[in-house]
Amino acid sequence: MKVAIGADHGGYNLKEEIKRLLTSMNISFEDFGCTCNDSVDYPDYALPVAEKVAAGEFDRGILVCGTGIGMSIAANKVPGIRCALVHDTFSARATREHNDSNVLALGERVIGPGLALDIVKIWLETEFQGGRHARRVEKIAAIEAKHAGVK
Ligand SMILES: O=C(CO)[C@H](O)[C@H](O)[C@H](O)COP(=O)(O)O
Repeated sequence: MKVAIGADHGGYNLKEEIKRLLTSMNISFEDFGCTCNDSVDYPDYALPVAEKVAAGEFDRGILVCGTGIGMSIAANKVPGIRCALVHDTFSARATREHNDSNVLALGERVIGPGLALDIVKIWLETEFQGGRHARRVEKIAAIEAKHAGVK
């Protein structure tokens, strides 16, 4: 599995911890920034990660900002992205099983690193269940197709 990871200044510290976790799990990743705690704009980091995942260059993406909200809103603008904002382990498992989420958003200012890393691990290790959930994910794609190019 290849993971694209990105953060703004509000998520930089947690991004660095997630990179250490991915290394310990032998999961290959590429860091799309940011590179320090200096103030930046989260859409600039959500976009490359989301585009790389949508293009199939990476299997999954992980985005961190202060709340995870801005990152998830921005990532979900990219066609093909199903970004889930998750702050509990139940949702981490459920969004993989039910939504086949391909990007995870986390808020460093919302939860501590212990829970955040548990969420990342569960999210990476849980498979999509398919079946009735596949039909629903296809309907999300149909909404996307219907509104493609609409301003
Ligand atoms: O986008 C966000 C909120 O939806 C993120 O939490 C950002 O990290 C946050 O807005 C940055 O805020 P700051 O006051 O500029 O540090």
